[in-house]
Amino acid sequence: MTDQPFAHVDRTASEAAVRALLRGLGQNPDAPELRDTPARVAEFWAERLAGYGIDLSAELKPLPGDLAPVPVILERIPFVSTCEHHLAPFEGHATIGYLPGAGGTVGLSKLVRVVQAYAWRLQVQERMAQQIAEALQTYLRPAAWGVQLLAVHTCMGHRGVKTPDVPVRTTLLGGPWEANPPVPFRI
Ligand SMILES: Nc1nc2c(ncn2[C@@H]2O[C@H](COP(=O)(O)OP(=O)(O)OP(=O)(O)O)[C@@H](O)[C@H]2O)c(=O)[nH]1
Ligand SMILES: [Zn+2]
Repeated sequence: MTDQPFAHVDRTASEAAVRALLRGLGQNPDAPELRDTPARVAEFWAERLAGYGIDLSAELKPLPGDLAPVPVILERIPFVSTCEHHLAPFEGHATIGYLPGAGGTVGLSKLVRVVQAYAWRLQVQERMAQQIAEALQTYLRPAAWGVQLLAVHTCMGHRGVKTPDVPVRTTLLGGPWEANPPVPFRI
């Protein structure tokens, strides 16, 4: 991660906006129980959008040594993200993997960081999957790759159609895995 993952965030402006929102909702932001809320909410959003500050080029360096090009698949990495339409959470699991190619093999934790770099932004599920797939292709230059997100969107459960717990699956595959996906990517 970069030293300053929240460098893009203006805390003062965020806190002022939360105060204004509370007022707009008929609340008194100066009431004792709400006095610290704008700062807490600003902190929450800075964490929630920390992905904009993650530099994947620094993370996705190949491991040294002579590793055989064995397929690597991480199954069901938990993630939380934020729907850009309603600022509502969507959360679920990402299964991502690759068959090492020109970019070699990276550490397992780096694949989790790829998921976090795009989950911790304002998103739609399809774009998040696409961005993870592009990062795998750019940095790993793999012989084959796969990304599958399975998530539940609170903007569908808590408002609007009020239909909770609908899993949404997004699958992107490349190289020989497109025609013949490994088991974790099969529906
Ligand atoms: N494809 C896609 N749609 C999403 C995602 N997250 C939220 N949406 C949808 O984006 C749409 C936004 O639709 P709008 O009509 O602009 O907003 P809305 O009036 O609040 O829509 P309703 O949710 O139907 O009340 C909704 O249908 C959401 O369910 C996502 O990750 N991918
Ligand atoms: Zn939404």
